[in-house]
Amino acid sequence: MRKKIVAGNWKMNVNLQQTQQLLTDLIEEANTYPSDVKVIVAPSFTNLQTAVQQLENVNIEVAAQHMSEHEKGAYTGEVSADMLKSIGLNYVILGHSERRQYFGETNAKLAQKVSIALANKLTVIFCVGEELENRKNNTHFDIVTQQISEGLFHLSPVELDKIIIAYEPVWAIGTGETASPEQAQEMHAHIRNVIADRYTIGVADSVSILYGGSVKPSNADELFTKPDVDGGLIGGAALKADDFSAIVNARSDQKLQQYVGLTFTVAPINPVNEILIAELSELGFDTFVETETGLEAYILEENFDHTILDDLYVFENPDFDVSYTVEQIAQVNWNEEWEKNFNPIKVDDQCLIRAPFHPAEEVPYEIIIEPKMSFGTGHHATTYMMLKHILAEKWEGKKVLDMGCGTGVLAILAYKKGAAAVDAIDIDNWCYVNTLENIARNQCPAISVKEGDASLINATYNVIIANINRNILLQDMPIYATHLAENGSLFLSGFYEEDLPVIKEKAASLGLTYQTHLEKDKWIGAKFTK
Ligand SMILES: O=C[C@H](O)COP(=O)(O)O
Repeated sequence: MRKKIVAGNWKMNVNLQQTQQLLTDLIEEANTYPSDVKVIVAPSFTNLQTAVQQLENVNIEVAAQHMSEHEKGAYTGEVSADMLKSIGLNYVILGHSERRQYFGETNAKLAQKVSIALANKLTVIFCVGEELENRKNNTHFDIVTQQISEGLFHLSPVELDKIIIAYEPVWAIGTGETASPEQAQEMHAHIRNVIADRYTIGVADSVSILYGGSVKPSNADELFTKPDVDGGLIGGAALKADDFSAIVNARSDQKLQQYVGLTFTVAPINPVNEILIAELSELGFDTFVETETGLEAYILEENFDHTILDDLYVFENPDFDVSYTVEQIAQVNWNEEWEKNFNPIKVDDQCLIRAPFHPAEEVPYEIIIEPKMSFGTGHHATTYMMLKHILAEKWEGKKVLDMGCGTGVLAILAYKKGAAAVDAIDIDNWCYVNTLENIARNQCPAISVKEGDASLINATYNVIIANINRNILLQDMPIYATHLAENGSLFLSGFYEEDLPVIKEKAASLGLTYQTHLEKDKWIGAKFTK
């Protein structure tokens, strides 16, 4: 998942006492760090455990500067991924140019290290970068392409999500000479294109790419405002707590997007709020906060124009009273916003959906998600009903499709209840990326995720779940019917009770038998069989 990251690589510069002092200085400043910036420091091997202990409960993570490509054995002087993990590390830097240059680390060896790191649940900061000679003879893009493809392209998209890339032009490391923001942006965009060609645009877009090479407080702002620069890997300036903290804080509020906020006053709240959320979601609004008088809804400024609201059903229905005001929103930290507004949800005392920062509870099925702006958290009636349907069914050995997967919670619950294999599809890139992240977080390796529409369906399923909306369901039900196995079940949601007859009629015309439905806040979750 793409994050803003500032990492300090202390290289072979500080002994134990200096490490402790530097950590003490950083801890003093850590409360000024923006909550949406991940901060990492990489001391030497001998000081890692001290750092882990000293930084317990501090918003700074610890990384190792390298590790062995071997699991274990007679490799005197080497340190394994398991050893790093065993002292509480979650990050390792691999492929730093100094390791490549002085210790013979090749792309092939690095590919092995990457796999072993990931197998041990270490997130990798993977360094790439060209030498001056390459830039002079214009082979810098080829060199970086080769480093990325040979070092990383054996990974699955989900595995790639655990990689942070650091672009460090060798000629800029420790030399005082920085790549210009334009040169950094150009290479970062190139790296994203290379990843998009091998995987998808969505995968490429979700990788954090850091710039390294003589970053200092005076140039960090400008470098970090470039759209494909997600932060920095800092060497020399990371050895001074003030400089490093200034670089971390240079990230603050840099790239938060400009939003327009609409405040709706509605009556009656129920069902207008639900209908409004569904209609606004289709128009591109991506964040909602329910209030006592109605709803606050947010949309990227570039997607907003007053006329998009003209045809909303909530304005046409004479039983509804809806008005709204519009305001430009100052830059907002959306991650903090959703964290404030996202509460855990429990379904039938069986399934708990919570964020990582909520306390755990003893329930048969616990799903941990970071929904950010994705639809399908369980708060909406349609997702809630689908969760209830899934809890009531037997899933052992079944092949399942979750169409319009949102955050991926339905796919994850089906998998946790014993489904043999689950495919999840969503047309929205944000949902696709968020589902990838959530399935990794919930350790559901047999779920595969694709970005696109129903035309991607090319297998036969015992169960198809589609929590979308009336029109898309009516359009795609023939495809679902074709790809549903005999005796298979189709669960549909995302439509109102008045739409149930037309959905039933369509299902009957496709040879599907209506079985039952749930109803919540005028929304329906229905089951059909073939
Ligand atoms: O790992 C960090 C880089 O090698 C950058 O080092 P530097 O900031 O001293 O140029």
